[in-house]
Amino acid sequence: MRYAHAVADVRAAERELMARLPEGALMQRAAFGLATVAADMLRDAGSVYGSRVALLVGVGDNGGDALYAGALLAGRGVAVHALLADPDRAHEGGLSALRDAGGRIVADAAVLDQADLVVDGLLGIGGRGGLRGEFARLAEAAHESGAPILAVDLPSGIEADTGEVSGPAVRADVTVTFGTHKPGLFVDPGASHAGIVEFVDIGLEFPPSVEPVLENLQVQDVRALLPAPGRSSHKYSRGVVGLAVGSERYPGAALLAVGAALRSGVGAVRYSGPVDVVSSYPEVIAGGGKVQAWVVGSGLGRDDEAVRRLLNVLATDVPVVVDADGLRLLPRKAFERSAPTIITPHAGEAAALLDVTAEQIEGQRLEYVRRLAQSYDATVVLKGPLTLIAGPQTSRVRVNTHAGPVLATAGSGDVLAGIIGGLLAGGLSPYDAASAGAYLHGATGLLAARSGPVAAGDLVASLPLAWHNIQE
Ligand SMILES: NC(=O)C1=CN([C@@H]2O[C@H](COP(=O)(O)OP(=O)(O)OC[C@H]3O[C@@H](n4cnc5c(N)ncnc54)[C@H](OP(=O)(O)O)[C@@H]3O)[C@@H](O)[C@H]2O)[C@@H](O)CC1
Ligand SMILES: [K+]
Repeated sequence: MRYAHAVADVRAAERELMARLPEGALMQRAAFGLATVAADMLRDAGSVYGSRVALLVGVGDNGGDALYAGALLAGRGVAVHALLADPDRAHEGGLSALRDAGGRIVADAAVLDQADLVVDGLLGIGGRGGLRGEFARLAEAAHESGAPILAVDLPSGIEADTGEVSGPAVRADVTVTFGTHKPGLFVDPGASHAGIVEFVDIGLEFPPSVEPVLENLQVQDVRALLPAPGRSSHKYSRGVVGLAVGSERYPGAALLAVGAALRSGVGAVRYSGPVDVVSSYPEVIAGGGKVQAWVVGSGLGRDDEAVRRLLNVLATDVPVVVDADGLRLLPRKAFERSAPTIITPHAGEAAALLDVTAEQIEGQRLEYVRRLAQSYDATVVLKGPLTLIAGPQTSRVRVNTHAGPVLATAGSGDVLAGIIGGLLAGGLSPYDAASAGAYLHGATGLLAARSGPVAAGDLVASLPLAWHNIQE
């Protein structure tokens, strides 16, 4: 598992560690990690010795990290030039270290045009709001130079705790983050400014009483969650999932969701609805009956019949996944259910559920995924390039980073709903089913994309191998 911690908790952990170390040791660790990544980038692009690096330096310790890393690079034969956002307030120790190593402090931003790499040390966890004044001008000049940008701790101008971006911000190719991930590196739009995130361990420790803001499941976490059939398993003990999805108008949603559910580790799949799924999937049991979880909504349409099918499912006492049209029809009072509910909105559906705009959701994803979980007393899967998962009983949010743009294809959501429903029926908690489901769905997309452009049916076809790869 990877974790992201709140800035206040990072500060506390930093104080605790600093008290046990010689002065400046923590910044040296950070600068060494930063210089190592910078040197790797320079080497990949040609060579370290003889290359040119420009530092953008703010007024806090983020700029200090950049200056000390610049000194280390200068010691390896790199021509290092530092541009200071406010020369009177730049980190003094860092400035002397850079000068002593042969680096130069310059005022002319033209050095950016010759740079092989720009290091963004304008703002770190002390930043508030978008970049202002000279900070914004330096960032803009760096973007215009076209040189690759390496951000220190986080791209300057993004909110570390939320990923919100309220003004000018650096768009980095790589970000080196220290001690723990910052939530803003995992949540869009901030995350989309970070590029590839490299983690440098500087020895920060968090006591068990400190809750991370975000959890990011790794393959071993998902492996531990996926149900594995034992010797004594039979089809009912492995779980039966029911699907009330698809309609005469949208039969494809039923085929995709059922296809995915059949490959989600369950013992059996029941289908309730007007679509002939049995011709394609003879394994399916047509009609209702006892199930351990329901999926409802995908391709349901929005007519009276759709409402009836939705309410029937919500009236059951088993966990339910509500997707797509089901979300558009969702009455809030239906959430006085005795069993858990999972909802799987994209930003537009989330906006309708909360009566706000999709832009508001996209701008404050962490805030709104939590608000949805509270308002609807449900586990929420807020879909997007970085899907967020929130539960009604936990303040920790999970984020899925194991995915790619191929998932943005028609029918992809039907597949996700089928997978999550299957995992729920297999006995996972709603929070685990939603997060492992998002990972598995992402894994099918990444796998299918190896063979070229991907349709949602390819996601279904790739599920068994994606599952197998996770269990290897
Ligand atoms: N914690 C750790 O474990 C370690 C931390 N380390 C490093 O320290 C970094 C944090 O350093 P930090 O606290 O000095 O804050 P930092 O972000 O450099 O500067 C903040 C200052 O900038 C200003 N300012 C704010 N917003 C602005 C805006 N929008 N536009 C323009 N200016 C703005 C504001 O000054 P103001 O002008 O408002 O007085 C504020 O005081 C951290 O990210 C990491 O890199 C590592 O070295 C070792 C381990
Ligand atoms: K930065």
